[in-house]
Amino acid sequence: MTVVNDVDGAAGRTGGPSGARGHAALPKTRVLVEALPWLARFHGATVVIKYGGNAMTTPALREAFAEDVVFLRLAGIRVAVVHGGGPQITAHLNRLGVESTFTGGLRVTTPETMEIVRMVLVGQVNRDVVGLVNNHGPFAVGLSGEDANMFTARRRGAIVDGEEVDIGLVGDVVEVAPETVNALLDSGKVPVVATVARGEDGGVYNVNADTAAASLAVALGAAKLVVLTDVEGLYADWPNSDEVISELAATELEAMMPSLTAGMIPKMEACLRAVQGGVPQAHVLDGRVPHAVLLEIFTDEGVGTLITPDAKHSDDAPAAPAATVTSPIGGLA
Ligand SMILES: Nc1ncnc2c1ncn2[C@@H]1O[C@H](COP(=O)(O)OP(=O)(O)O)[C@@H](O)[C@H]1O
Ligand SMILES: CC(=O)N[C@@H](CCC(=O)OP(=O)(O)O)C(=O)O
Repeated sequence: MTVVNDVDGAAGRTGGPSGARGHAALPKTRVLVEALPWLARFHGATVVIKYGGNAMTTPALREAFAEDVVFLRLAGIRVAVVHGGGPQITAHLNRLGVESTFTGGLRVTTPETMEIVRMVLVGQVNRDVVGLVNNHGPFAVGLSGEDANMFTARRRGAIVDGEEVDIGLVGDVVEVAPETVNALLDSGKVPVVATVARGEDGGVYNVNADTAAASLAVALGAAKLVVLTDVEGLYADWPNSDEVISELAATELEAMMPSLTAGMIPKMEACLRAVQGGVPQAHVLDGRVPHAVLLEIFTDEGVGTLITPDAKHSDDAPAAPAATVTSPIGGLA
């Protein structure tokens, strides 16, 4: 026999048994009902999540991320994860006494560094993310951009003061073969991708994970690119103010690009590439907030920074929205 807890005690006795028990669960039903339009919108759609190394810091955050991924998958979303691992690579290089620097947000990659990047991203971080997701069932399959030539890279430099500077074995994605990822998605799996790529010249290249995630999102025709990082979103005047830009269109972002620094350069380049390549939304979220992905996809909360393509200037399309700035607590400034 199953006994239902009489959570409302006396209220239940005085007000009748059914009414009091139902009230206790009401807030939960509101959350579920709020998710309904979002479930309808994204069911069957492809979402690419970029999981940044800075968003993997605590076990609780990693566990919440895995729960979000599995929730999306079970809600009928085709979800592919592209992970970073910058801090993990740096920690390993430090342990080995190998110095490492960043130029324009990209790691200067010598052949020795490249070996360690490949080892950490493919052999360590990729395995960790796959394991986290698979605590919930046989969903995740780990891949590197080298597998079945998923990503083909071309050596690229970094732009410093308008000049291109050589940074070694760093690649930009020039071609994506999405068939393997698509086959996994078709069979209900969650592809988890490390961003090492084969070069056009047959070499091995270090590809920034934001760049790779955007290229994959375009090739898959994704409905959304979600980028998890270690800040609330794109700050309007970083590091002087903590005002987050809640939404901006591609051309507005293009105009901001020369003023960006550090890891935001490849991240915003990637968001731009995604929306200009046909992905309707690229969303930068705070990966330090547990369940940031669920919050963004299934609730009406506007969090982080949303990048959208420029609106078409026709009679039936609205004009491109002006950049909107929110205060850290989310109210419109
Ligand atoms: N305008 C800006 N808004 C937010 N963060 C910025 C901005 N400009 C530079 N940054 C820096 O970019 C960092 C995010 O990039 P990165 O460290 O590469 O993250 P991830 O590991 O998630 O890819 C932030 O922690 C911040 O230090
Ligand atoms: C060229 C380049 O910078 N590659 C990155 C690849 C990992 C990455 O992008 O990790 P996050 O997303 O955690 O920053 C690196 O070597 O750190």
